Amino acid sequence: MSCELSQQVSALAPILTAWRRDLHQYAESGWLEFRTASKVADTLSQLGYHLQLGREVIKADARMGLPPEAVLREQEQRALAQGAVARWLPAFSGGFTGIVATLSTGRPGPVVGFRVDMDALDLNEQQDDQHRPFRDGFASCNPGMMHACGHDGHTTIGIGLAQVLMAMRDQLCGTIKLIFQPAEEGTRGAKSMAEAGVVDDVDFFTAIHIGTGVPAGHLVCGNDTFMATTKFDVTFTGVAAHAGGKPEEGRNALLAAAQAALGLHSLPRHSAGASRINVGVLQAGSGRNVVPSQAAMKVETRGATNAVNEFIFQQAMNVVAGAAAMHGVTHEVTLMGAAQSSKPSAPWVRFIHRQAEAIPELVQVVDRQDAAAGSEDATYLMERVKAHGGLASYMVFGCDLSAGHHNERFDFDESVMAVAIKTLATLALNIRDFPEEA
Ligand SMILES: O=C(O)C[C@H](NC(=O)Cc1c[nH]c2ccccc12)C(=O)O
Repeated sequence: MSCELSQQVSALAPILTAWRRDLHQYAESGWLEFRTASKVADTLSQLGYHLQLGREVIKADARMGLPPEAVLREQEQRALAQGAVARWLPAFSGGFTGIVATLSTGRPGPVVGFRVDMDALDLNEQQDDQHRPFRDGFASCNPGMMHACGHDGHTTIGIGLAQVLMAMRDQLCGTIKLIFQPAEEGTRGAKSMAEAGVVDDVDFFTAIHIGTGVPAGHLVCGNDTFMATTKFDVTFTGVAAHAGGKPEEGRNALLAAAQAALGLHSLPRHSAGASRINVGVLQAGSGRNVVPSQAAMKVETRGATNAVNEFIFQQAMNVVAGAAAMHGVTHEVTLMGAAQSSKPSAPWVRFIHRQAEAIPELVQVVDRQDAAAGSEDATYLMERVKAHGGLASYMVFGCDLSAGHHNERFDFDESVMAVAIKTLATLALNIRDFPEEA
């Protein structure tokens, strides 16, 4: 690894921490990353990147799980009050919080694309002195929104990478595309960016994640265990009635939802691979002595392959319809998110592996790991890149965590950000060496 790169990244370290903590403190959930995106755009524009924003990089009707209009408006106002850079907000208004920053070197060479995500989780952050972000004053100030999956780190890595690559642009060839994606949680955002065509010209693509149980100093070059997933909301609508006087006139939506929840969790599995189902939210009823006429559930299915997930999802639809029929209520299903399974491209994984071995902080580099994974909508971008003849991967940078992902005590060792920037910058700087001699 070049001495210059090492110096560039070392000089950045304190700035990375400050960036990450600022993003952590003002955590914003999917499609509401107004402050975050405005700050990213402002910084990358000042660095000299060509920016494509909002509707240019997000296909409106391919967005999934968009919050209601009123929430979008209110959260944009809150972002402004919390220091969003006003001049960039119009591009993001209405839930178009995506950015593609391009650096064209003017020299021939491939297009290399890196994707980071920017959204927080729907979770309240732990408020006690055992939790570093609280102790050090950078815990989320936004109720119900917390960076508990490290996307504040991912966004910071994207900004740091942008700085380093711009500083070393004389040594690059081809084109660099930095993709800042909204709404990864709930797998809602990537499809809209894929369908807007943002990776259609990308020859080499990788998305990244930190943590996920991978030990500090370890790198997984081609994570291949992502489960296909479908996220959906169900509403049941019955008839309210006097629970004592005329219960027979009621149609009980609460019982339909409860029946459905139990039925969903007892679905048969599939011999072709792992599957999952989770009813994460169930809300029903309005009062003690009223037959409940309304119920709502938030559900997800997952499968090791697209086919397994599709099987579980179809079974789930039967269960929901059956439960509604049992109680004489109507039901409605709304798709809220989806992701595919996707396999990384072997030659690109090999190249990443070889390049990563030159990074001194990486003590162990592996192509893949056998671990129960979650899901990732970066798989839409990976599949789109591959469909256009490019190569795609998904890298995981191990690091120490204070608690598991999606936990209210989640925090990570910030030194992983510099390691990730060095590794990704090395890929961009050395891409002219692809493919290597064996
Ligand atoms: O389905 C979602 O909402 C996305 C969310 N995604 C993640 O948490 C990312 C993730 C989970 N496990 C791994 C393992 C490696 C990389 C990334 C991940 C999940 O699985 O709940």
